[in-house]
Parts: sequence; structure tokens; C-alpha cells
Amino acid sequence: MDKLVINKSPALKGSVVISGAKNAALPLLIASLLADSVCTYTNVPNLKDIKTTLLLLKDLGASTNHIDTNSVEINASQLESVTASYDLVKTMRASILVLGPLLAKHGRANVSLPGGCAIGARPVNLHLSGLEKMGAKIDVEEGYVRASVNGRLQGARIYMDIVSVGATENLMMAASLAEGVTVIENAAREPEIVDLADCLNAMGAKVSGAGTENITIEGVERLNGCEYSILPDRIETGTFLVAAAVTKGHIRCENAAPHTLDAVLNKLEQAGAKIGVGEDWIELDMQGKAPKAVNIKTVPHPGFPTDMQAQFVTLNAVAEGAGVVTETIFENRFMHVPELQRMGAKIELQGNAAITEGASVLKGAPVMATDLRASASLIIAGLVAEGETTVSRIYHLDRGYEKIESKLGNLGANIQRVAEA
Ligand SMILES: CC(=O)N[C@H]1[C@@H](OP(=O)(O)OP(=O)(O)OC[C@H]2O[C@@H](n3ccc(=O)[nH]c3=O)[C@H](O)[C@@H]2O)O[C@H](CO)[C@@H](O)[C@@H]1O
Ligand SMILES: C=C(OP(=O)(O)O)C(=O)O
Repeated sequence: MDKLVINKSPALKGSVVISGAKNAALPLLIASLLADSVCTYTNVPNLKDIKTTLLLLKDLGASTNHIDTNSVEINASQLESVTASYDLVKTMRASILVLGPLLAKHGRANVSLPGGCAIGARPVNLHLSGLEKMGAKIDVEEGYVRASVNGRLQGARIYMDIVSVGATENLMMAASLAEGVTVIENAAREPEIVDLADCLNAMGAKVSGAGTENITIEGVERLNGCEYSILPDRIETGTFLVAAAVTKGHIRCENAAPHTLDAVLNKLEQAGAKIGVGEDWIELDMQGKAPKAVNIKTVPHPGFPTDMQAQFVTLNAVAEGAGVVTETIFENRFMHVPELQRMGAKIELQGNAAITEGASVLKGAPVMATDLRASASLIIAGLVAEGETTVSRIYHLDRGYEKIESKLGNLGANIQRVAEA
């Protein structure tokens, strides 16, 4: 198993090209299950989760073809199976998204309950109750969701008790091939939802209102293939910006989507960064100064994203002044804190808040990655810690960051991937 070895690094400098968004690519690739012909995707990040998704689609009988590293064609017009097996689903949360499309197009679906980052209980009740409202019969037995429908799913008005990205995506896809109109109220508004709606519309769907809290989907009888370029990854972008901020650096992110990062850029400005943006780039300059601590509360988009929480806990730990980071989305998303404490970070956990007093002097240590963004926060800490930090269990990281060590290395970071003995 590989690990990352990081040594104290100079201020990060230069430019980095941002990859396509994992959390947009996963539902978009899965949406190919709805199409009667080939879907071609570009700007697809080269990640473990993408490979797992392609394996999952192949296992169902779809054919997939990599045109190049970041472009892939999927033809899911003929399937052999409607069962997504535990072996593939267990590693990746987004696998549950095959449920809606399989059910809508084939009338049946068996999907193992999903894995993914262990950051909370992460139930799928909203996915299931929404599909039931559309006429599906659903049983959960032996770890599998078994769903079926007589004829087509029926359009419905679905109010979501909790704002859920995954449930909104599953229901949008299912509703695209349902009979009649579906309205999803209190829908998630994340940019990845808008990307999915745009992609579905490119396939011939009739989705409107994505990006607001009410999404309307007029069901159609069939969907075509499409050509679609995946949205840039806002969380990868934010991760590089925080890495640059803690090292007092000056970097530019190319192929970025600044409009998806308002809340994060606002916090970086509060932390003392000078931020410049263009249509597809973001520049951060700390002008040689250390960041100042910020107060953050994670909330659904357009608020501050939970997927950037861990990185900002590291920033606050080394910043000037005290800061409070409150996590409201997931109940177990502070597993990076004990690892950061091993490096000397002064962080106190009080319920769902991580309180930092600032100016922690970090020392390199062997630390363990516990989930995807926790891994990123430990790497960022390693960049400013005295001596050597080794981050093990980086398979979490490989689920969501494309070539992170070479991208950081090009910005001047001392980071290497080595095979663990
Ligand atoms: C692959 C992907 O896109 N993952 C993202 C997606 O995860 P994911 O789609 O799993 O997250 P959700 O938005 O669904 O979860 C939000 C909250 O709703 C709860 N919930 C969700 C569904 C449900 O049926 N019942 C329920 O109670 C969850 O436990 C959580 O507390 O959005 C999260 C919130 O922005 C991000 O952190 C993840 O990176
Ligand atoms: C939590 C994340 O991923 P997943 O939902 O796939 O576990 C993430 O991308 O930060």
C-alpha cells in the first residue's frame, strides 16, 4: 500500500490545472444508464471512484471505452443485469445513484447499500421514499435495496425533509424517464446538481429549476446519448487554495469554476488572502503573510461546503488567532482532528465544533488518513510541519484527488508517494 511522505515546504508558487469534479462525474456517468445511445464525457477526472463506477456500469452490461485518460464513452443501451453487487458498491457512496436510473428504465433494480467515506451514518431513506412516491415498491433485505415498479414510474411532488445531494440526483434521474411531472421541493442546490441537470437536458430530458430549491422534471419516454464536459472540481480547487494559504504562497488555479466557490473564496479573503478571479481561473496571493483564523459553519450550497471543512481546520490550527469550525452536515466528520493533534495542533472538540487557539507549531509525525478530505487536511498540515510527515491509508485520497502529489510538487511542495513496506 502506498503512503505519502511530506516535508516542510516553501511557499507554494505557480499554477495548477484543476481536474473535472468527482462529485459531478459520478452521477453524470451513471446517467448514461438512462440513454438509448452512446454518452461521451470529457474532463473526467482519472480517479479510483471513476474506475469503480465504470466497473459497476460494465458489470451491469454497459460497454465503456476510454478515448484518452480524461474522456470516456459509455453505451448502456443494452444491459445484462439490474443488480449492483456489494463488492463494487461497498467502496463508493455514489453507487446508490444507479437505483433511480435502473428502476426508471428497466422497471427493476437491486443495489447493495453503499459505502463511501465513513463520516456519519449516511442513510438512504430519502432516496427510497422519493422513489416510493413515484410508485416504486421497495424492500431492503440482506443488505440490498430491491426495487420494482409496475409499468413506468409516475411523476410526483416530493418534499425532502433534509437537503440531500445524492437523493436529489437519484430522483432527478428517475423522474427524467417517469410518466408526468415531478417536482422536488427543498432540493439540493450544489453546482453538481446543475451539472447533472444540464447533462440530462443534453440527453433530451426536461429539467428546470436546478440550482434552486424547487426542481421540476417533465418525464420523457426516452433519452439519447450526449457529449458533455464535466464541471471543474470546486473541492480540489479549494484544497489547493488552502494549501497555498497556509504556506503563505501565491498560486493560480486554471480550468477552475470560480462561481462554484463563493463561500470558500469569501473565507479565504477573511483569512487575509488576496483573491483574483477570471472566467475559468482563480488566483490566491498571501503576500508573504500567515493566514488569520476564520469562523465557519458547514451548510448546504450556497453555504460553506462540508467537503472543505477539514482543510480549514488545518488552516485555523496554524493561523493567527482563535477560530471555530462547526460541522452541521455529517455527525462524524472530525476524524482528522486526533491526527492533527498528533502533529501538535491545538484543537479542542466541543460537540460539533472544532475550536482552535491558533499559531500551533506543527511537527511532522506518522498519521493515518481516515477519509478523503481528512487526508487532504493532513497533507496540508505536513506542508507547514517541521520535519517529516507520513500519511498512510491514502487509498481514500486516490478516490478523489487526481495526481495530488505531482500537482503539489509542481507548486514547490516537498511530497513523494512511496510504496509502504
Ligand atoms: C458523491 C457525492 O456527491 N458526495 C457528496 C454528497 O454526498 P451525499 O449525497 O451522500 O450527501 P447528502 O447531501 O445526501 O447528505 C446530507 C445529509 O443528509 C443525510 N441524508 C442523506 C440522504 C438520505 O436519504 N437521508 C439522510 O438523512 C446525510 O446523512 C447527511 O447528514 O454530498 C455531501 C454533502 O454536500 C458531500 O459531503 C459529499 O462529498
Ligand atoms: C464525502 C465525500 O465523498 P463520498 O460521498 O463519495 O464519500 C467527498 O467527496 O468528500
